[in-house]
Amino acid sequence: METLVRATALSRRFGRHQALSEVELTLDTGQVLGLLGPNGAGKSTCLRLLAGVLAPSSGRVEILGTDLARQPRLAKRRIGYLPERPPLHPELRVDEYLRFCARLRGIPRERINASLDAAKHRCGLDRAGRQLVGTLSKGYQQRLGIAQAIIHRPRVLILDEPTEGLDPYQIRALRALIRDLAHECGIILSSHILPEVQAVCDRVMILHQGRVRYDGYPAADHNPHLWRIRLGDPEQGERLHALDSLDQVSPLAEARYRVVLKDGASAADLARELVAAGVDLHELHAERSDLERVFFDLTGAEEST
Ligand SMILES: Nc1ncnc2c1ncn2[C@@H]1O[C@H](COP(=O)(O)OP(=O)(O)OP(=O)(O)O)[C@@H](O)[C@H]1O
Repeated sequence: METLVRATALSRRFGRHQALSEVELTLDTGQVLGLLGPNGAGKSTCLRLLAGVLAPSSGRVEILGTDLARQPRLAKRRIGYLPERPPLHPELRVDEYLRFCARLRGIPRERINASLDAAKHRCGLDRAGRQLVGTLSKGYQQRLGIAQAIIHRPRVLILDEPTEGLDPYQIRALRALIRDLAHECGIILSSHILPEVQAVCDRVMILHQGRVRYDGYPAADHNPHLWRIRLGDPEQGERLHALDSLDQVSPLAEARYRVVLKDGASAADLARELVAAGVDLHELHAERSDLERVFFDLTGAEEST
């Protein structure tokens, strides 16, 4: 696997405000990395540093081994960037706008038409070429923002809140596009919505107050043995200790228990045993992953248990 992006001790201050502190980050080929965090966490700042549109106060970024500060032109050729507010020109037609972007990117004149067609095709804009940018729906404007970011076929695609403001259908379409683009480039995207990054990313970093608080693989950190139970009657909690399917029982507040299944036991076995034991079961659900716990702790949305 090839390392596309490597950020080392990346920090940025604005005056006295430390927006980003000592961030370490790598992105490998085929990966979709999600930067997750509440408003003001430092996501956009981090993405701007990685895209080379903002200089770090300290630390460095390498794009396929090229130092972004020392050889910015070479490094930036490999990067496509969709900022939080895409620089679209409403008075231009889609083709005019993309042609303009292609020229800015230094694509040779004879390759511009082919680059335009390829980017439009990837983003489902084949038939939108003559439409005025200002008349596109928000979802199509976002597709156009991505089309301008991939027009020069970058190896690294950086997307700042790509699904922000879209309706659920547009979000679904954009997620499919992002997954599809991941066959060709590594992708880093930001979001402040947990299910969003869970749906589309295979690796997640949580930023909070400019620092990395979690860096992991959401699919891998879910422990299938860990379950959460809520009983109707707290007096019945003792009966849990006698169940064959359970290895450990940890009481939480308000008749809630965190339980660990024995190897080989399933949640269905546990449910059957609970019913057979005459327990008044109100809830049985998979325990949150580390990712979910860190996120809910940071955003204050975790239940009181
Ligand atoms: N150009 C700037 N000048 C001064 N402060 C800035 C500047 N850009 C960002 N900040 C501050 O740095 C911090 C991080 O901002 P950033 O935009 O990176 O957060 P974010 O996680 O992207 O938030 P959001 O989800 O709201 O976009 C915030 O406190 C913000 O006010």
